[in-house]
Amino acid sequence: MSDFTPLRSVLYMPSSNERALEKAKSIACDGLILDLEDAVAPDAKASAREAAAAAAASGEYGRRTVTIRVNGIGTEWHDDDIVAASQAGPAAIVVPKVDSAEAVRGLVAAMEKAGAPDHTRLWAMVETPVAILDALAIARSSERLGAFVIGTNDLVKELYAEHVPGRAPILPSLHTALLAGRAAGIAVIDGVYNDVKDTDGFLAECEQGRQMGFDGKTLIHPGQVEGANAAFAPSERAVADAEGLIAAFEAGKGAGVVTHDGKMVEALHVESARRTLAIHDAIRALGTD
Ligand SMILES: CC(C)(COP(=O)(O)OP(=O)(O)OC[C@H]1O[C@@H](n2cnc3c(N)ncnc32)[C@H](O)[C@@H]1OP(=O)(O)O)[C@@H](O)C(=O)NCCC(=O)NCCSC(=O)C[C@H](O)C(=O)O
Ligand SMILES: [Mg+2]
Repeated sequence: MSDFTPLRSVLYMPSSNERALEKAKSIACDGLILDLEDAVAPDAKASAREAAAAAAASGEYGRRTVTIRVNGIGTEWHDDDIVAASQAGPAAIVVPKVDSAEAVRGLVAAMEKAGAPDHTRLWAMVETPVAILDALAIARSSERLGAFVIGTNDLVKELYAEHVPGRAPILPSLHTALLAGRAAGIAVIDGVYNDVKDTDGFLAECEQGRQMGFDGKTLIHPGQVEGANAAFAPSERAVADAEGLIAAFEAGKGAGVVTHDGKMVEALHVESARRTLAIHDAIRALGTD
């Protein structure tokens, strides 16, 4: 777990918004998605592309994982976006509406042709019914694929579903994407919460996302960062429990099973506890810039 990169809070921002790009340098999010797609109007696409590439190449975002979301495959902006983003060398290029393993391989080839450095990963947005149904093949399609990013707005739209508290209409899709991502060993980042003023609803959705197993949540407003950072970090209690559990197992001196706090502990629980501590250490190492 030593190379674990926290992705608790991944903030979208329109790359056409200079003020937001500047402000992001001091927002305590783990990651940024400099958006060229939905949040940018057609007549601002070219200037937003330049601004995103300059921001990603600037090195001014400190420890934050900086990514660029390009316009979708087949749009008039996509090819130029891929070239500019590849040359800027962000941590990842986020591609919306990726629907197949073949699409991933085509994207990776285009990134490499444009000179993307090795550290630039591809993050595939999973936000259509066909992507959910093909999630495992997509997740396993390339070594360059670093994450699934769930697009819950597009998913709800495509399913003719509704946004409701608890997200029952899209839970099967979320679980399928998580299963595929975990099977392939990539990160899986939850979708956005649209109502920036509804703190209780947002925190409930963060809690649900963490319980389901997501690495973190995509966000649309700086006011959502603190809640996501807290929700996707191991709590003090979880850290103490993990330490106690490991100590109890080690005190068992080779017994396959012991108890801690009245609960059964086996080697697999120790593995989970070690993961919790590694995440905790990685978050602590970030500092608070
Ligand atoms: C949602 C917003 C349009 C709200 O904007 P606004 O009313 O301006 O918010 P505030 O006045 O509260 O802003 C306060 C200050 O914070 C800055 N700000 C706001 N949002 C961001 C941001 N995302 N990143 C950085 N900084 C931000 C404002 O500039 C204010 O700063 P200051 O003036 O100095 O005080 C707006 O938040 C917004 O545009 N959010 C991002 C929208 C976006 O990127 N949407 C696309 C991604 S979501 C999506 O498509 C997911 C997926 O594809 C799916 O299908 O689900
Ligand atoms: Mg979308």
